[in-house]
Amino acid sequence: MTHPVKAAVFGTGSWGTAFAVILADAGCEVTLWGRRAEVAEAVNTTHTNPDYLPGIELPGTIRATTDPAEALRGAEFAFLVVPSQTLRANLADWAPHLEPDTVLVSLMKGVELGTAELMSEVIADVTKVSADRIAVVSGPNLAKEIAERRPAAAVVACADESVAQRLQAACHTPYFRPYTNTDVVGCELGGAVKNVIGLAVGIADGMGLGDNTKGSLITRGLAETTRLGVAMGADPLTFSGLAGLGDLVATCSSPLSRNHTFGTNLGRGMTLQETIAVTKQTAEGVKSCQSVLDLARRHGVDMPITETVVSIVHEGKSPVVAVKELMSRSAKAERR
Ligand SMILES: NC(=O)c1ccc[n+]([C@@H]2O[C@H](COP(=O)([O-])OP(=O)(O)OC[C@H]3O[C@@H](n4cnc5c(N)ncnc54)[C@H](O)[C@@H]3O)[C@@H](O)[C@H]2O)c1
Ligand SMILES: O=P(O)(O)OC[C@H](O)CO
Repeated sequence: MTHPVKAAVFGTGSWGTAFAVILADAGCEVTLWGRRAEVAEAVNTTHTNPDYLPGIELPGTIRATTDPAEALRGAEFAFLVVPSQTLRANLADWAPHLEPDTVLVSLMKGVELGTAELMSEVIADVTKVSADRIAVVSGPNLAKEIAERRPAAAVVACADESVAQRLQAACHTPYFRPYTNTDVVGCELGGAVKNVIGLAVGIADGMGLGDNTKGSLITRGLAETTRLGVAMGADPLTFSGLAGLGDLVATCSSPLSRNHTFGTNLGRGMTLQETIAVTKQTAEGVKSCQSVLDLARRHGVDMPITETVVSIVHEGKSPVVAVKELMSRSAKAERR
C-alpha cells in the first residue's frame, strides 16, 4: 500500500485554506500552518475558517498548527501562501525545519519590493535549495470558487518536469485540473502582472468606461506582460495559457478579485487611503505594480499600463488625467 503524500500549507488566508481543501480532496495528508492560534483552533475543531472562507466546511482530515516544525515534518511538498512582501521574513523562520527533499511550492502572485525578485527567486535566496525543488502553481483560481469545488484549471510549473508531474498528481481532483509546465518565470510573471492589469481594469470599470476599454486593457496588458516575460527568458506561449490569459480574464471579470475591486474603488473616486481601509485581504498588485515597473526598466521594456497604474496608485495622479495620457501616446504597430 502506498502512503498518502504529506503536504504542508503555510498560510491560513483564503488561498492557503482553499488549496488545503484541494490537497485533502486529492488524498494528501495536509497540515496547515497559521500565525494565529484561534484560526488553527477553528480549523481543528469546527472545520471552518470564518475570517477567510466563511460558510465553507473544510475536510475534517485537515490539521492546523502554529508550529512550523510540526507542519514540515515528513512533508513532500510545502506550499507557501502568505503575502509576497512577507515571504522572505517568514521563510527565514521556517527554513531550519525543512526536510532535505521537501519541494517548495509558491502559490503567491507578487514581486518583492526593492529587490524586484520573483517568489521563486526569494525562495532560492533564503533556502539555497536547487531549482528542481522550487515550483509554482498559478492560473484562474479565485479561492472562494475553488473552495466551493467549482471546476477550474491551473498550471503547476517546475524546471524539473518529473517534479511538476508529482505535484500535478498531488493536487488533481475532479474539480481542479492542473497542467504541467517547465516555464517557472513565465507562470510567475503571468500571475503577478495580471494583478496590475486587474487594477487597471478595475479603475476603468469604476470610471464607467465600458467593455471596449476592458477588452483593450486585457489585450494590451497581456502584450506588455509577454514583452517583459520574453526579456526575462520566459516562453511567450505561457502567456496565452492559464497562467497568462486565463488568469487575466478571471481577475478582470470577477467581483471576487481583490485587485479588480481595489481598482474599482479608486476609479469610483475613493482615495488610496480610503481604498486601503476597506480592503481586508491581500491585493498584491498594489505593491507589486512598483516592482513590476522596476523589472520593466531593468530589462528596457515599455509597460505603459503598468506605468499608468503606478502613477494612479502611488503618485496620486487622477485616473481621468492618466487615461488621457495613456491614450495620447504616439501611434505604433500592434506587434511592437
Ligand atoms: N485568494 C485568491 O483567490 C488567490 C488565488 C491565487 C493566488 N493567490 C495569492 O495567494 C497569496 C496569498 O493570498 P490570500 O488570498 O491567501 O491572502 P489573504 O489576505 O486571504 O490571506 C493572507 C494570509 O497571510 C497571513 N499573513 C499576513 N501577514 C503575514 C505575515 N507577516 N506573516 C505570515 N503570515 C501573514 C494572514 O494572516 C492570512 O492568513 C497572494 O500572493 C495572492 O496573490 C490568492
Ligand atoms: O483576488 P485577486 O485579485 O488576488 O485574484 C485572485 C486570483 O489570483 C485569481 O486567479
